[in-house]
Amino acid sequence: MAENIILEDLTVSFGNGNVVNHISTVFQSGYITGLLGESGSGKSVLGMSVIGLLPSNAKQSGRILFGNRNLLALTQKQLRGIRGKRIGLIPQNPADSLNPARRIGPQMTEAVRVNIKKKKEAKKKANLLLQTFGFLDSAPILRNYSFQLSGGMKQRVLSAMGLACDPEWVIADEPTKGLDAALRGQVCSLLNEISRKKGKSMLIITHDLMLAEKSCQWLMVLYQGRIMEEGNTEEVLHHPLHPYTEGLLSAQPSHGMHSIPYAASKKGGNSGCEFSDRCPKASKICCEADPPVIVLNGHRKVRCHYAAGSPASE
Ligand SMILES: Nc1ncnc2c1ncn2[C@@H]1O[C@H](COP(=O)(O)OP(=O)(O)OP(=O)(O)O)[C@@H](O)[C@H]1O
Ligand code: NI
Repeated sequence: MAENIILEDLTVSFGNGNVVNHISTVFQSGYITGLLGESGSGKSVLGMSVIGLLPSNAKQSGRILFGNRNLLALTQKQLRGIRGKRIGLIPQNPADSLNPARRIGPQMTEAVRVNIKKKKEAKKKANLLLQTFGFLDSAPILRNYSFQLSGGMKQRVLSAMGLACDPEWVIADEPTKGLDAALRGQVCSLLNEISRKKGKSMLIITHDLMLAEKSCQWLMVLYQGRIMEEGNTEEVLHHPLHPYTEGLLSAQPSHGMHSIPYAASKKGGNSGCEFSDRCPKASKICCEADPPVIVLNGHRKVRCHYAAGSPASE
């Protein structure tokens, strides 16, 4: 049975300030969870932390539980037994993730052969995977170098590689970035199909609200390394409860692109809500006290003093 990924007080820093700041949450198996948030909010760092791919200067604390193991306590060797095999990655930069000096074929077969040793079978599997990702005739693709492929093709090749070992979990970092509308639609349907037909659990990191709406069942909204709000996709996108989520949604082209105001100065110290200096609703308490996580209807979580009406102390 697929297992949940549970974050307990996960914190990541590169020296100055936490880019993932004391996050505790659960990524539910069997579902597609979306991570939303502005650029720099910590989405990729969170995803790479789960798959054990942060650079060595990253300081991590807390726990990432997967089954009966804490991924943060594993050795690199133990992590290699999980990465790709149980948790696959569809990386953010297709251009940087393929070796430009090698043809696609051997790179693809290598990814598959981690699990399938026989060369002939591995080739068959590579072909099948590429077909799943829309390459009806995979032979010419396998002979190509990455520079001969368009951005969308590279993204699809990497998506196929991410699934090479049939992992039960897939982390996809901006899988639709840089794609035109038609390809974005295609990637969206593919991810849905993989999750539904193959029963895969996924974490999708994205700015693409169309992808979030069409693919994710659950959404988490990140701001400065904290989860400000989480809930069912429909609830979060159509009835946001955190002022930051409201700002993020109204900044979309379809909503007239009203930008969230930038703070004149960064909030100093550790007290108060991270968003208070940009929040149109902020009052004294927001600048002074860390907001509690308020749970609504038994499942929806919001980190805002005003999530359930007025704060207790007012
Ligand atoms: N290797 C690193 N060394 C130092 N700082 C880093 C490193 N990687 C990320 N950061 C910092 O961590 C913060 C979060 O970065 P992250 O890439 O997770 O953002 P993101 O939400 O994924 O943004 P985007 O939507 O642009 O991909 C940023 O301030 C970034 O500068
Ligand atoms: Ni990112």
